Amino acid sequence: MTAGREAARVERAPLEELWRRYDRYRRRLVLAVVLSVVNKVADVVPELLIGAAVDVVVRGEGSFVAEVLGVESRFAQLGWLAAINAVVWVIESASQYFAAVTWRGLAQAVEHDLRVEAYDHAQRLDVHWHEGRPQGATLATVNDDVNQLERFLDIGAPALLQTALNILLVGAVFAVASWELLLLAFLPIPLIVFGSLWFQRRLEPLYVAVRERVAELSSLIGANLGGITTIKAFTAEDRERDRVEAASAAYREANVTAIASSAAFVPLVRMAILVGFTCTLLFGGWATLNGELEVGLYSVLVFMTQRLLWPLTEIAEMLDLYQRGRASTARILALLDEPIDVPAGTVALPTPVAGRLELSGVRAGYADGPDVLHGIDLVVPAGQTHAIVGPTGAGKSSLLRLMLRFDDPRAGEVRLDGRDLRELEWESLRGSIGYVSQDVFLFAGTIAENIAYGRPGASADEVRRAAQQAAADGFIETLPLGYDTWVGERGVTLSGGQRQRLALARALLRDPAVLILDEATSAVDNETEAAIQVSLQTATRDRTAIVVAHRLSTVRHAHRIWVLDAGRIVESGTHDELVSAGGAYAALWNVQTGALVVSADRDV
Ligand SMILES: Nc1ncnc2c1ncn2[C@@H]1O[C@H](COP(=O)(O)OP(=O)(O)OP(=O)(O)O)[C@@H](O)[C@H]1O
Repeated sequence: MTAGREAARVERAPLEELWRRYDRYRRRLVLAVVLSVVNKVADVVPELLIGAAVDVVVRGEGSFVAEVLGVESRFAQLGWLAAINAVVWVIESASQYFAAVTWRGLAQAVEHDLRVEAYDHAQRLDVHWHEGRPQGATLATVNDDVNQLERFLDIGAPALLQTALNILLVGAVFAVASWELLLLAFLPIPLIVFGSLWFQRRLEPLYVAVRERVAELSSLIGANLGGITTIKAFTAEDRERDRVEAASAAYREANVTAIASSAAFVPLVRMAILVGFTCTLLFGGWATLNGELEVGLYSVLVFMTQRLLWPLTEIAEMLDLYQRGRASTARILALLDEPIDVPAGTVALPTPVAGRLELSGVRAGYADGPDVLHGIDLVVPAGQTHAIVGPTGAGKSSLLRLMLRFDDPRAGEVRLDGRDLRELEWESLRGSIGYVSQDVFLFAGTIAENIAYGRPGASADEVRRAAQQAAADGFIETLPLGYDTWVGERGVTLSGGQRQRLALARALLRDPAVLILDEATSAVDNETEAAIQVSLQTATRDRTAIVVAHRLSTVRHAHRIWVLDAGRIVESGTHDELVSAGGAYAALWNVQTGALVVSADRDV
């Protein structure tokens, strides 16, 4: 089946698709349905028994119970009814318990499995997929949509099933009693169901508006809290308060409009119920007075009309849950169906990986945009340290992304130890690389845990040694809890330079064949940088290192420096060669060492 047809099917019938894909849930679902059926049948029986009891009192020896059980005494008949009632009651209670546990268990299991599956798929999707979609949207699918489906399975599905069973069982009782009454009592049902559907369609856009307003409000508050320092620095608190107030008022208005309409629903349904109830009461009563209907049956029917119609007041809510569950399932399945454009290869590199990197004829760009790298040829022999320098926007980070295979090139090849990266397993490729990105991310946890992230299970000594190599040991020791200091979700308690050093320690602890550093020391002071340089010289002695840096003093000892400008390599060589060549690099060097007055429009 083509991807397009598959997507259309998911869109059309998402719950069926869920049923088709996740057969591991099927047995539990069938069990839950069976338990609900048993429960509903047991639930209806006591009312039939009341009718039978009335029949016993009115007709005595000629009663239905006397006929079936062959017991003459009214007292004994009532005793039998009481005993049957007790047994049914126990069955009803037990089946209710097991049905609830089974439905909830099923809902929880589906929720858990789908959440983990959706998260796992999302994290395996390509970097550019994540970049092209708001993070909030993925979060909403993995979190809210999965919860929504759980709510439908937990509440909506059993309620819909019970209502349907109710109609069937009560219908059967009415059908036995009188066809005329069946028609009269059921008269409001189509009215209520179609009325609910109409109502729901009317409410849908109002609820959409509510959801939009609440999304706007929470994203505004989220963004503001994230940018709290900017708000304070620009004394924009009052302005932001007004913006939040306006967004909150819009949410309130949307809610008020939706509530005004939705609150009218139940009273309207009550009126429809009144019609059915009055018909049974009146026509059933007349038929009984005329001797056409037994008194016992009449009392059963009056009870039954109530039982039949009242649950229908909730039908709009159930349909709403159903529709939300369907829509959420469609979104979850669509996420699970998102194709991975940069799939793992199958080849494992022979170990130890030497670390020779080679780019030939590489062209690359983002999405539908123009090329940002135009035919790059570059070789980094194993064990050497090479630098990539150039003005901002030249394509340095884009080049590193290709080496990590966050993206594939549009043309040409990137090779590690002679193998095209597209052929390699992730473990062979990314497992051989230690990467420090421009934007350091620290996980909520201790410093030791953050350093050990790349090699869980590393010993405390190994963590400390990596920290020493990254010149991080000194500042860590000054913290009150040392390596056990908790760093916030985004490492907020640490300075930029401290975070960079932790990220460097994390990369070094992996002991990778290739070390890729993207502006890894841009946020540290000169003294710390000198300390890191000394450690790095030892740390990179036996491995390949690729260093991107604006500060040229960082890279002057590299075996080779590649100068990139506007997506092209314009020159390469050692620091001394490039300085004496007097080209672009020499110009940058002169600016940075103060040998030349900086030109304002040349950002280095
Ligand atoms: N994720 C992305 N999506 C789309 N375009 C991108 C993306 N990342 C970079 N670009 C574009 O690619 C070009 C090269 O950017 P890149 O980040 O590789 O430059 P750089 O040399 O690393 O710059 P800097 O020194 O400022 O980090 C720029 O024009 C940039 O706008």
